[in-house]
Amino acid sequence: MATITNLPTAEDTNPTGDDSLAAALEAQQYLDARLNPAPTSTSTATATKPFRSIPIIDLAPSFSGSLSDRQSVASHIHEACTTVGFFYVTGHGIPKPLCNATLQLAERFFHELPQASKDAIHIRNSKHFRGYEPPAFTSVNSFTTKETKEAFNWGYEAGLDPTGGDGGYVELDGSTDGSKNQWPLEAELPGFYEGIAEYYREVNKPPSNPLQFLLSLILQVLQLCRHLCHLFALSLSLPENYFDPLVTHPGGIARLIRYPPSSNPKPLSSVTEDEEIGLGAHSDYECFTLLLQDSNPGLEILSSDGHWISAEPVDGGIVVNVADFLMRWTNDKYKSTVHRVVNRTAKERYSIPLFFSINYDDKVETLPSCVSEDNPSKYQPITAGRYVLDRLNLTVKTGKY
Ligand SMILES: O=C(O)CCC(=O)C(=O)O
Ligand SMILES: [Fe+2]
Repeated sequence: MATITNLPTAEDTNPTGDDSLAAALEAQQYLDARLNPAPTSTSTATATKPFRSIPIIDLAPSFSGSLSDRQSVASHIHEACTTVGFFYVTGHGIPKPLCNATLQLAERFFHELPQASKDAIHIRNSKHFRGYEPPAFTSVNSFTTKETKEAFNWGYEAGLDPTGGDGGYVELDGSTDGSKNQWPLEAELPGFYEGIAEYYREVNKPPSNPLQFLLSLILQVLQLCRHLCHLFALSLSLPENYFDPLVTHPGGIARLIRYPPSSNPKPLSSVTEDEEIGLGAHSDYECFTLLLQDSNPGLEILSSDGHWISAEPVDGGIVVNVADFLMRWTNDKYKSTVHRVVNRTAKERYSIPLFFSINYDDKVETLPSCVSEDNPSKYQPITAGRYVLDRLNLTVKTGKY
């Protein structure tokens, strides 16, 4: 049972006027319905065809000047989002050595930074869930299980955005005085911040091999997210630039996560529920998530017939999953699929999700093309940041900071 006390009320915390807290609680109900489907239920939560594998989509043709090439990739995305809600992308333009170097930063953060320095940047110092969170401090599933993961979280910074942003960044709670990340001290973890920055924006380094530089497409993570927004728009038969005005100072929390080795390694099939859960079952909150994972499996996604499917690491692949905003925009056509992490191996596991949101001050409202007289909108409009904050508040025992 939930042990959350002191839940925020809409009046005391929400200046946006919409009922994002009700929407956040609705998401908890969606999760419960997915985890405990009624035997005769015909709701959209259970009506999808079961799946056993996760599609791999090569993004390379989506960088073509030809609209039909881009549309062809978008149609694969449409198929994946209406069936599984997860896919891997290859040919995405982020160089593999950069992905590996970013994953190594996660290992460095957890191994090299002294505990006292981690505690100095504890997320309890932050109103926006930025900084270090120790194991079992948060729970995505109402503290029904103790989560073994530990994490370091940060949010959007204009300085990390290759476009520089539009100067209008608005925080989760609507405040406009800048993003308040808590970074480790440079002296204690030299090169850490610059390493993260490389994942976000090009660094003025001469390419080691100029010919290769000219021949290959090189993207960083935020540019890839904006590119995916074009493809999601095309996949929904919207103008390609439909989401552009909504991602000029986008919300985007990213985190380094460490899952400790299992004390009793065993395969997926023989493990009972809620044993050594790294990260409890949940859906993600924003538009979509991009996930780097190391070579250790652990991510599991829930098929509509109750089977957990392992999202095994794919060489050079980045996991993409639909999150709640896309489900709300599309009136449930795209699935915000429930997933969890269980490290069933004797090795540590590291992952780096980036939860890509639209500008936190913009609203998510069901797309007109996804409603009809027979299929009215299931969702009220919500302000992006407020919804994410309300969902985050539900992950701490106090209900809020
Ligand atoms: O660590 C992973 O593989 C997934 C993490 C995740 O689902 C999340 O942080 O929301
Ligand atoms: Fe997730």
